[in-house]
Amino acid sequence: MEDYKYLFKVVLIGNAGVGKTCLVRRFTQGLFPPGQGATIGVDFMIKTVEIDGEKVKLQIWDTAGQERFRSITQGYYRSANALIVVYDISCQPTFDCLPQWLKEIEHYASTKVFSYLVGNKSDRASQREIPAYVGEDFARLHDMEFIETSAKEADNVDSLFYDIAKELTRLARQNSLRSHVSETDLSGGSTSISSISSCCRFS
Ligand SMILES: Nc1nc2c(ncn2[C@@H]2O[C@H](COP(=O)(O)OP(=O)(O)OP(=O)(O)O)[C@@H](O)[C@H]2O)c(=O)[nH]1
Repeated sequence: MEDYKYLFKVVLIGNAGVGKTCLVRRFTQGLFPPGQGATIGVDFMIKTVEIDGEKVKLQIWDTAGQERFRSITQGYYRSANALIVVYDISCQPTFDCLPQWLKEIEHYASTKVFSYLVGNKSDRASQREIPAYVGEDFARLHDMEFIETSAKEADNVDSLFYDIAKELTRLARQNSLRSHVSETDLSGGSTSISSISSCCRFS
């Protein structure tokens, strides 16, 4: 059995093509995959990080952005400890859809989920359509953390996931979080996930 103190479930959502899979692959494998195809349903990867000398295991769920998979992906929100809502800073429609994603969260996720708004593809500076302050204001208005990333250039990707691991660990230590650590059977066995009892909520 792998030795770790906490296990947290992190779920990425957002429009198709914003770079969710690339963010996960960059963080877990340190690469920017060429010719990445669209995600079918959901996929997950694991990465263990160290927070203040303690091992924290992140189970990162990458959901398909395409509408036709929505009924499958919605089922994964409920047990998420953290949700990462991704848009593409060079594609206005992906930002305009954020209110719809928040409605999804309100409807399907725990009200106490820790949530992060991520403007990805920050390397595409010349094609930028959403200024950083617009993303930041939106996040503030909705009690979300905010960061801009580039999966391509590996910019802020580690910071994003480490920040989430740190915050969830902090909450767990404060006993705001009931943490049930169990071995995860990647071959399809059951997984026990921590749950947050107090944190951000959507307005
Ligand atoms: N320039 C740039 N391109 C990126 C970045 N991240 C992803 N891409 C590109 O954006 C496209 C979509 O990336 P994906 O990671 O598959 O997007 P996704 O959000 O997982 O898409 P779905 O699986 O359909 O929901 C690919 O062509 C990537 O190469 C980035 O940080 N910068």
